[in-house]
Amino acid sequence: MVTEERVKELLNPVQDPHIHKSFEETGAIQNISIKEEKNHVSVKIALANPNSAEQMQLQQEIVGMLKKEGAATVGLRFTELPDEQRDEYMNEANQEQEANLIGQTGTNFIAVASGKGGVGKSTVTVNLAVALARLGKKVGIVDADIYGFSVPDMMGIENRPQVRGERIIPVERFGVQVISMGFFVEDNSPIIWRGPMLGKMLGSFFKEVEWGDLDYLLLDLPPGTGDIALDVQSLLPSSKELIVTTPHPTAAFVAARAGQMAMKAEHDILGVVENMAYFESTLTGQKEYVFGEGGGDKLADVLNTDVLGRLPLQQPYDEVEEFAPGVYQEDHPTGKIFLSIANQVIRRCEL
Ligand SMILES: Nc1ncnc2c1ncn2[C@@H]1O[C@H](COP(=O)(O)OP(=O)(O)OP(=O)(O)O)[C@@H](O)[C@H]1O
Repeated sequence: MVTEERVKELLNPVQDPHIHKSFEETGAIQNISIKEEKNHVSVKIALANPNSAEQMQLQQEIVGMLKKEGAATVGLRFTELPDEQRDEYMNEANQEQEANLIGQTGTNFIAVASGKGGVGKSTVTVNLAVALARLGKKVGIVDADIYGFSVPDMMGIENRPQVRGERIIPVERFGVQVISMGFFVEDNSPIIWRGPMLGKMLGSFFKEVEWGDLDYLLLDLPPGTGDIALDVQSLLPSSKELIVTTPHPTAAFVAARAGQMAMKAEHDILGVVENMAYFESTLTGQKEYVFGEGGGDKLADVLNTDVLGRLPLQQPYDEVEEFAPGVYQEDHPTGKIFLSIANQVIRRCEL
């Protein structure tokens, strides 16, 4: 006959699957009752997330354990840990997971997202990273936009990362450490990516890349709100997000979905960047709103955040010898806008 003591002894070391703490630590076992005549054991257990696939698996494991100890039947009832306790554990677990990802704590993860492709997400990622580095921050980029790895080209990177033992050394350019999936794809050949595959690849980027100490790690996300973007977002639970849009209302509407998805993943929204906001005539200095107006403001409203910067539509950058195809020099008007965006990002991250 299994005793209450024995049930406790068996269940105390079991881990809550969402917060990686033992039942003993969380006080998960709330009630044990044993009906001797029927040899029936019932246990009430509090979990961080009781309605999950993990809970089903745990249930089977616990029933198995108790039956092995001699219980004829087992009844389990799951309930939720008190909100405060759960939030505290979840926070700790998130920080641990992220620290494990790149082997350190204190790095701000910033995902750069957009609703549609081609709105300038990679341009913003690259130039924001360079601007943060110009402001003295230690910065890395993960180019995870599997529909087109444009970061290496934009930054004028031609070499490939070195591999030292089991560690990958990122390529440094403009003071930014860069890893792109494109580095590992032959001849830019297309790959059919599926969510779990990308998640795994990204996971190994975080674990196997020698990032050193980073203040900021920027992720160029795949555009859109599909499974893949979702998978990447859930990989970095406390990542913050910057949403890029053009001023066209339709683009802003699609971008709002990306923003809302980020909010669902409980990511803080740092702000909105409106790209291709206007065209400034070099002859008259007059601004023309070629792609409409108001998309950035509308998006910021919906997401309850601010527009951190508006970038002009750029003519080919040929007044000076090309710096890198997509990186603005520090004293270029657009380079200055990126410095201002970077300053706001720093302020918002270091609040
Ligand atoms: N403000 C701008 N003025 C002119 N051209 C721009 C501007 N911003 C971006 N572009 C150009 O538009 C194209 C798409 O930009 P970018 O790759 O940054 O967008 P994206 O949103 O990352 O696209 P994708 O998701 O398809 O990778 C690039 O050729 C880029 O040089």
